[in-house]
Amino acid sequence: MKPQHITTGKTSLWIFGYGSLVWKPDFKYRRSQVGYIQGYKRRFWHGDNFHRGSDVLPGRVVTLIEDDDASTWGVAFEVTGSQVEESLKYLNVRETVCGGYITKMVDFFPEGENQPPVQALVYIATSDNALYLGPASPEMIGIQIAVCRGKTGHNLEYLLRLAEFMRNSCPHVEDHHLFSIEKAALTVTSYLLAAQ
Ligand SMILES: N[C@@H](CCC(=O)N[C@@H](CS)C(=O)NCC(=O)O)C(=O)O
Repeated sequence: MKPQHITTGKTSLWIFGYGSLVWKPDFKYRRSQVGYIQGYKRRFWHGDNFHRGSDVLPGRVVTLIEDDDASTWGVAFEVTGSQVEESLKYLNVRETVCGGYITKMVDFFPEGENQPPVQALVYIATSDNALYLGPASPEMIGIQIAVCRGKTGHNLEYLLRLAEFMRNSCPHVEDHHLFSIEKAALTVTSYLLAAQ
């Protein structure tokens, strides 16, 4: 992927995470806030041949698919001062160069009563991306995640940590897509371990 150089010249910026960023931002930030964005659903439809997979066995990671009736919960991180350029430089490599994600500005709604939305940067992998894998059944996605690993670790860790975040921080959200894939991946993993 061609590096995407983003210079905002801003003194503060919100960055919305909905996948690995919710449990591993790995950049310095001033504060974080659980909340959601509207008009998108989170789907394990993006391939990953670097962090959680390889060219031979690409893993599956999440991206956002436009859907006017949907919302996606995650965490927004506020970066200020020098943290803005530092975080963007880091994420450009992690998300865009290694992951194929592009950036977009969206409204982020912090959880809680009457919280006004703030503009936030989000990384999205669109369907015209070379790594895009598209829809598959929870069982097929679960099998793929159960057997893939990449330079950053196992694809199963990526899935389980996201499911853990949603259970702990967004217990009111029923994410059928995420939890059905988690169930399938854990079932496959138990069979693989039993077969050893
Ligand atoms: N952009 C989403 C997804 C980010 C994501 O999962 N990106 C992958 C790149 S393919 C990543 O950073 N992986 C690091 C890891 O798996 O630990 C987010 O905001 O969390």
